[in-house]
Amino acid sequence: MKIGFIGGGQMAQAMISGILNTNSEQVINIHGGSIRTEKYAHAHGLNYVESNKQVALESDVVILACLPQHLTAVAAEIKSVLTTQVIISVLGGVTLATLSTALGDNVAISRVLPNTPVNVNAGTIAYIHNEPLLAQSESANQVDTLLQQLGSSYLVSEDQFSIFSALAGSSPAFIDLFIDAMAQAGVKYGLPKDQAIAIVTQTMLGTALQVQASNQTPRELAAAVASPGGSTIAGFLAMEEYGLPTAVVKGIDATIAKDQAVD
Ligand SMILES: NC(=O)C1=CN([C@@H]2O[C@H](COP(=O)(O)OP(=O)(O)OC[C@H]3O[C@@H](n4cnc5c(N)ncnc54)[C@H](OP(=O)(O)O)[C@@H]3O)[C@@H](O)[C@H]2O)C=CC1
Ligand SMILES: O=C(O)[C@@H]1CCC=N1
Repeated sequence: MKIGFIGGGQMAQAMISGILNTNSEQVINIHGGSIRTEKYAHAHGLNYVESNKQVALESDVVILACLPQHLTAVAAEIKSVLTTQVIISVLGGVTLATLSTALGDNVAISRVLPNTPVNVNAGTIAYIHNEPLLAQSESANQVDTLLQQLGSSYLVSEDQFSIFSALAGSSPAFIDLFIDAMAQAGVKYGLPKDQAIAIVTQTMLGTALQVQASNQTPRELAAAVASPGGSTIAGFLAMEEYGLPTAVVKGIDATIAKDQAVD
């Protein structure tokens, strides 16, 4: 299967890492908006081609990884050469209906919302295929297999994409913010920053595995950490008093509102 990327930014690079981790021989065609993508392609042994149209012509699966505001221009470039190619769009907030209008009603399209951990094949990925893609079961299976290589994929109805995008697509940024804040506290009390980050990150991995393996809720697991009269409950209540849970929900509200304003 020949894979092409339109756009070579953060998400394209994360997906390309994940794809090459699985199959280092995979040929990847790519074009971008500027010299940046060309330099990235050459540095990583990708096949940089002269135009988005050329990506579409030379690929079986074309991954739209530019920004939503580039869709109209990119669609105008590639529409005339779309025949049997499958389009995977990772454009945040852009619906299948908008993609079909831009690219053609009969084009096979999968709307996908990955997150940056796809670069270590640990992504959390939403997807939904349009009718033309569902009608080609072999192509749909190829897309499913590609996504499974990149992490855990979930078939999600389009009305749930915004909440999925906030909880999985954007949340690596929020989780990084939390890791950094914890590590800053470590620095405040004398730890080197890299050591503090390593401690917090390992704890986060362990806690996530524990939540996955347990039939207790996160609240119940937290209660098990907070010994009566101990240090944890003091810190826990201070975090609640300073608004951590409310801040998180407000952050998700803002993320969803912005995503829903895209299309
Ligand atoms: N970052 C993330 O975690 C996630 C991103 N997404 C989606 O991925 C898409 C890309 O986001 P992200 O990678 O963060 O953004 P970036 O700004 O990092 O990447 C955007 C890319 O678009 C390219 N581009 C600009 N104009 C054109 C054009 N006319 N033709 C082809 N390529 C063009 C740019 O090329 P150049 O650099 O050469 O100028 C750049 O590589 C967005 O639609 C976003 O919603 C979805 C889920 C998560
Ligand atoms: O910030 C964005 O718009 C994209 C969508 C989800 C994550 N990044």
